[in-house]
Amino acid sequence: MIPIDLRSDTVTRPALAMREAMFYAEVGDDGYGEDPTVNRLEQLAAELCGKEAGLFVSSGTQGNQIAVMVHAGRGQEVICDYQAHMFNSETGGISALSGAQPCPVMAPDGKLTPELIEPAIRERKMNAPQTALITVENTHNAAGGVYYTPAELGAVHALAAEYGIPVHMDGARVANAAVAQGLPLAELARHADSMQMCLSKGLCAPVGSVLVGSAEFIRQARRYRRLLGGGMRQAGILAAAGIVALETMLPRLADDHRNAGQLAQAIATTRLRIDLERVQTNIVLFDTAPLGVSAAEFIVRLREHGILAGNAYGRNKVRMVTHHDVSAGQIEYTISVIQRLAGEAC
Ligand SMILES: Cc1ncc(COP(=O)(O)O)c(CN[C@H](C(=O)O)[C@H](C)O)c1O
Repeated sequence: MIPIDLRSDTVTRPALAMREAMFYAEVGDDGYGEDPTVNRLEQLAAELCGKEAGLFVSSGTQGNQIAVMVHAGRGQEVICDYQAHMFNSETGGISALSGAQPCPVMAPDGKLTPELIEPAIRERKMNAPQTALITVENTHNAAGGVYYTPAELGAVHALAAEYGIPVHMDGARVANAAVAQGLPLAELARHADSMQMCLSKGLCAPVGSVLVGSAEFIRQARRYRRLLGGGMRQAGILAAAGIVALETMLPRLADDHRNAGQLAQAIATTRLRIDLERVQTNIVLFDTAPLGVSAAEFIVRLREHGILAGNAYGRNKVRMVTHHDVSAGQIEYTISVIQRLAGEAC
């Protein structure tokens, strides 16, 4: 039996239309800027996000870390929230690649606000690191997929502008944030100087992200991608799937959000602990402590029933992520299993 894989939306397989587009993709040498499909993807992403230019990158991590390399360097600091993916799950890239240091800020629901950021902005003193970048994560993974509204982003961007500091958005799931709010991508991207957007998560492309920003930012980002060995050749074969993702796969994210909401509502009827207000998109986090079992134990029991879930955020926290390859019927089955396991646990 093929398991119901709720570990992450990174497991999505390319849609048939993507495979067809990949097969017929017109290609060239992207090293010379001559791959027409890569160029079209980068232009499409920039247009959708209301930015001057875009760069096709191999992953969300590569996009985020290239942005840091452009914005920040040695003796400088990158403000992020303490649960940020860029701080916790990118292999120490801020320090390792840019020589900058992260400045993690305690943000209870993962979302930074001007009140939380301003005290972390360094005074310009000879012996102090210089704040070079402020990052926001939208939606926020470890906080359970919560999104920033345009007003919340605008407040952060306005404060950053007062200090002349750029804002980078880790928009791995910005498409989810936009669809959940019924907004165009540009309405969120406008409050960031640079943004990385994953094509390979809920949007189902097999590989990659797009980094968007000013023409000058992307010119520098392209150089750092090459420095990292990220220059590609006939990458139009991969970019073709990204074009299909951007052109066709955003509206259906609402299905994932509906499935996540149904799952969360059902979990709330059990003894498992869940914060329903945080279930705003396709991520469902719940706590197994009330059952007296660890997340790891609960995940083993789920696996015995053909369901895969994730455990990356503490001893008792289970993460489930809905996506294109999990149907409503599979969600109903998952609910029945969770209710049974929660009922059985001592
Ligand atoms: C907010 C955010 N920003 C960046 C990334 C990195 O994207 P990739 O490097 O995996 O393409 C991720 C991936 N997140 C993955 C997941 O959620 O399963 C794993 C944890 O890395 C992310 O959640």
